[in-house]
Amino acid sequence: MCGGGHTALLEVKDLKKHYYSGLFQIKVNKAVDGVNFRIEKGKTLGLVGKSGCGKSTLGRTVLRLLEPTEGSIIFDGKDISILKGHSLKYLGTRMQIIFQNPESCLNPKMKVYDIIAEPLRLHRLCAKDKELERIKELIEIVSLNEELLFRYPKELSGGQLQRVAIARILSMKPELIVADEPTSMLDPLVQAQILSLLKGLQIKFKISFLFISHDIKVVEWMSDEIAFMEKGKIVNFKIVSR
Ligand SMILES: Nc1ncnc2c1ncn2[C@@H]1O[C@H](COP(=O)(O)OP(=O)(O)OP(=O)(O)O)[C@@H](O)[C@H]1O
Repeated sequence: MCGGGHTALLEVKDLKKHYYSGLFQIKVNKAVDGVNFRIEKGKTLGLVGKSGCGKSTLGRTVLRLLEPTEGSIIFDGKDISILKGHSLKYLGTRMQIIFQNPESCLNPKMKVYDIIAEPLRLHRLCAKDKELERIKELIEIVSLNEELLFRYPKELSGGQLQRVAIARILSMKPELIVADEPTSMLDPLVQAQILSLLKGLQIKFKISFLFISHDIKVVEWMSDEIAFMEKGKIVNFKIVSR
């Protein structure tokens, strides 16, 4: 996948994200320091490396949740590293992130129904009279019972919350998902169920993944190719054979 041939959905070239701190911002932490990779449509690139090597920073910079310091991010043939304002909002539906802790992105004051409906309303993705039908479809795709729609996040288990977070982002029909340690807070059985769900969704909707984890076994199971990261750089790539 990093070699070329097919057109990539995402191509990252010499990407850098440096954090500046201290008096006059002279201290620099080169969290991402010249990274190159590509991900084809419907494929998964796994990203592994020790804590603090820059995985999350890389994932967030690719999605433009963080401002890149240098380099380009080509998504579907377009350099998105320079986009601003409205164009970024549109991009926000095509690229999504799943976090380690779903609670951090689910509003505790909202019922599950509204959590999933919010992006539909915000981006006007569904007519009002079709909303209920679409939400029921989404909750079924993530294998949750419809009765959970009228509960609050605190009434759900960790695995159920992650499924709600997944249903919420699926409402936007993403083409690329950055999954940042999406199952590392879950017990092994639930972890396996969520990973299977993600794989199934990938096949069904041809979604590409940047799958971040410190757990090489999980990454091997999920990925077509693995990138090994150390101190802000990708030091090796490995194709996963099946
Ligand atoms: N908002 C920030 N401001 C300044 N420095 C940051 C910020 N976020 C991360 N860093 C630093 O950037 C480096 C990379 O951190 P990052 O969280 O990207 O690594 P990681 O590989 O995802 O680690 P983990 O597996 O523990 O999440 C670390 O030195 C970290 O302290």
